[in-house]
This record gives sequence, C-alpha cells and structure tokens, in this order.
Amino acid sequence: MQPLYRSQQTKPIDAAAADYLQIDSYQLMQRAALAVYRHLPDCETLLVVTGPGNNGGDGWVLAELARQDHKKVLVWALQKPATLSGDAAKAAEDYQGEVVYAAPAEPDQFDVVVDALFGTGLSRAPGGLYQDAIEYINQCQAKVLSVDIPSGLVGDTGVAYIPTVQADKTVAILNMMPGHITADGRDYCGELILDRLAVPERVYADIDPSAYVLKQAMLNLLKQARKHNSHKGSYGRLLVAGGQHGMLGAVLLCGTAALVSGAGLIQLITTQEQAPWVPVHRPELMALGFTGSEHQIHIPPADVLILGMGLGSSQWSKALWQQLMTANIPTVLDADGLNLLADCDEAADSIAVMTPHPKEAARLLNCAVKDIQADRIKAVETLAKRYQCVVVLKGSGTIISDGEENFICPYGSADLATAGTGDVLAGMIGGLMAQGFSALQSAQMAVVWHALTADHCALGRCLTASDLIRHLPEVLI
Ligand SMILES: NC(=O)C1=CN([C@@H]2O[C@H](COP(=O)(O)OP(=O)(O)OC[C@H]3O[C@@H](n4cnc5c(N)ncnc54)[C@H](OP(=O)(O)O)[C@@H]3O)[C@@H](O)[C@H]2O)[C@@H](O)CC1
Ligand SMILES: [K+]
Repeated sequence: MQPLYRSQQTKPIDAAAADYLQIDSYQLMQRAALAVYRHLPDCETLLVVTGPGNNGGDGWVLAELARQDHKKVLVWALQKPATLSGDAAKAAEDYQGEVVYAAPAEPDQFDVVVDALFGTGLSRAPGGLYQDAIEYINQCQAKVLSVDIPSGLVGDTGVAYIPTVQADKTVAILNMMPGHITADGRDYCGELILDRLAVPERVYADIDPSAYVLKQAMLNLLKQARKHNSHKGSYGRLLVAGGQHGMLGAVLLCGTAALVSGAGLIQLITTQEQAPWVPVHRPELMALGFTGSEHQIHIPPADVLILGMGLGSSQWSKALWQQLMTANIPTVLDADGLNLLADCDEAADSIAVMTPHPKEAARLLNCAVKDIQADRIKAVETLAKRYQCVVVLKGSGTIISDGEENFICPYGSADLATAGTGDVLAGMIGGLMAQGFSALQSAQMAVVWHALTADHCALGRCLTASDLIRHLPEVLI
C-alpha cells in the first residue's frame, strides 16, 4: 500500500532519495522541478509564483526549464532572490528570465499558473502578500498547477487555511502526505499525481509512514469463488440492532447491505411494532421485537452484532444497548450506539469496530468537531487506542486505524453525503466480519467497496443509500 508521510518525515525522505540517486540536494530540486514540468498542461505562457522556501526553489528551476523550452515565462517572486537561502537561492540565481515582485496586471494573459509558494514547510495561515497572491491565483482563468501541495493546504492534516490555492493539478514529489487525500485535500488538489523521481519505495523502508492509502486491489479477496461444499451457516450469523420507532429504515439498510455483502444469516432486532414489517420489506431478513427495559431479550447465537443505526436515546434504546453490549458478541458500533457509549463510563470490551462520523467522534473524545477535523489521523488513533478496537472515521478521505497503523481511502465523493449510507457501511463491515474476515480487513474492504460503488454509480447528488446497495455487486465483477 502507498505510504503517506508527515512533513517532519520529508527531510529524511529527501536525504534518502538524494543518497540513492547519488546526487546533491540542488540536483534533487532540479529533478523535482523537471518532474513537475513534465506534467505541465499544454501552454505557451506561464506565470510561476514563488515563495520563501524550497517549494519556491522548485518554481524557479521550473521557470528556467520552461524558458529554455521557449515558453513565455514570468516569475512573480514573493521573496526577493537576495533574501533566499540554500538551494532556493541558487535556483533563483540560475533563472535567466523575467521577474516581477508585484502582482502582474492582466492575470488572464497566462495559460498556466504554477503555484510554488509553500510546500511541506507551511507553518501558519498565509497572510499579507501571500494571502493576496493566493487570492490572485484563484481568480486567474488559467489552469493552476501546484508544486508538491496546493499552497495553504496543511500536508499533515488536510486542513485548508483560508485562502488556499485551488489547483487543477498537483504534482506531489517523492511522497504523498495525508493532507493530499483527507479532510479538505481532495477539494484543493485537483488531479493528484505522485512523481517518485524513479526512487523505489524500499529506499524509505526505515521511515515510518503516518498512514497508508487503501487500494482497490484489496477487493480481489472478495472476488474469489467460495468453497462449493459450503452453506449459509458457513458465512456467519449476524445480528443487526437499532431502529427505534420511525427508524426501521436504518436497520433495514444495514441488514440488506450485510446480506448483499455475503453474510449467511441475518436477524434484525427492532421495536415489537416494527418487527413484523421487516420481512415485508426484505424477505431474506429475520426479525425480533424488543419491547423495552422489562424485556430480557433472548439473544440468538451470533458471530457478529451491528448495533446503533437509528437506535435513538430513549429508555428503549438504552435498555437494548445495555443488554447487547454485555452479550459478549464482537460488535460493530455505529451512530446512536456510539452516542450511548459516549454517555457511559463502562468498559466496552466487545467492540470490534466503531464507525463514527466527526460529530460522533467529537462526542466520544469530548471535544468539538473542528478539533477532530483539525487532525483526523490523531483523532482516529486516539479512539482506536482508547477503545482497543478498529475505528473508521468517516468523511472526505475516510480513515481507518487499529491504533498501530492508519489507512486512508482515496475513493468516494460527496455523493455519499446522503441519509443511510453510513448504515450501509456498517452493514458491509459486519457482513464481512460474519464471513470470517478480521475486523481490520472487513473495515478496509468495506470502506473501499462502499466508496468505489459510489464512484461507479456516478449518480451525483441523486445517489441514495438503496442505490448504493443495489450497485454493490457491480464493483466485484
Ligand atoms: N529538501 C529537498 O531536498 C527537496 C525539497 N523539495 C521542495 O521543497 C519543499 C519544502 O521546502 P521547505 O522545507 O523549504 O518549505 P516551503 O514550504 O518551501 O517553505 C518554508 C518557508 O516558508 C515560510 N513560511 C511557512 N509558512 C508561511 C506563511 N504562512 N507565511 C509566510 N511564510 C511562511 C517558512 O518560514 P518559517 O515558518 O520558518 O517562518 C519557510 O521560510 C517541498 O514541498 C518541495 O516542493 C523538492 O525540491 C525536492 C527536494
Ligand atoms: K505549492
């Protein structure tokens, strides 16, 4: 899997790469700039906006390459060459073309704008001249290409400062960062290209990544034929509990998704009144009614429990939650199941996977949603360590953590921002666990499958959770 590194890991990566290529850091910068230049959209005229560090250095080198390639180039330097240091100073010195130190008039004279303001060294919100430059870039009609990362986007977290360059294309050099694909990253990078400068991944074997990118190929496991000599009992017994009055849809979506994911036997637990309606909607699902706190539920044998979708927070909800959480069944905890967990101090040993969205994560960690989004990796890791389980933090660039390693999904889109898609995901995770996949593997495969199905449907805002379930099989063909 593709590793993602934090900014503090990029210096050792650069050093290891230079060492492997047997070149110095300036030659590495030249290779980086050439790599970015190769991805430049077709153009005659370009503006290269350079900042104070080595990202700016890449820009100066790229500008010289373009000049030598007979393009009409203008560098807009936010920092005078005399104030630059190291490789960036050398790059500015080697540039033989035209330079300006203020915003060029007529921004629409350029075919392409290269954003070389900040890379991995961004340390605060861009203000003053830098803010003006980013706003200028964002107003240009030209195609915008960002060097390494859009300026203003924090590589470690994917938080986009206001303003951040809105790139059409981003060329990441040597390595990618979590911020390229989680939180705001996908909204700012445009087309994302990684250029490793022909340095193999093994060169960084000693450097611990912050996370890995999940891959479509993980789904190959689900494409394998099942043993001919098997039966429904071979694929697990699953309980799906939740759906207080008026919320039957949540457990139906979850149970149906588990069914389509291949789980053998599925029983829904909902209110006494709603239980008879379950087979009417989905004859493959069995149902059990729970009347309330005075009802000691006879819990059927189960390999996995999925708890929380539409569960609510009433006495009925709490009583069902309490009984099931102490039943010692490996549990996928979702939605209101997580909110009830946040309200209690009891140990919850049976949780195998939890699937919070940022608001649920914030309740569990007793902080604000913006604190979760400010560092999604830290949040998911903290939850995984605290509850000793696999955590799936949903949102743009869903992150999975088992407390040791983190995995980010690069697929999916805002098409999934619709009611019930979370219930579907929980059903898929539990459905895969019931078939014998580990909690981590189930979470990884379900997240990728769910996201790719949305991409495959390409229904935009018209996608519904039911569509998603219907199209799941097509991604495995
Ligand atoms: N090393 C190598 O071999 C290679 C590196 N490569 C390239 O280098 C890039 C990393 O370079 P970098 O470390 O110099 O960081 P970079 O992002 O250019 O800027 C840091 C400067 O910006 C400043 N600054 C920060 N925030 C600011 C703000 N809001 N407003 C104003 N100033 C602000 C900060 O100042 P300070 O925070 O120290 O006050 C510092 O002066 C990397 O992304 C890649 O493109 C490639 O060529 C491959 C080879
Ligand atoms: K940049």
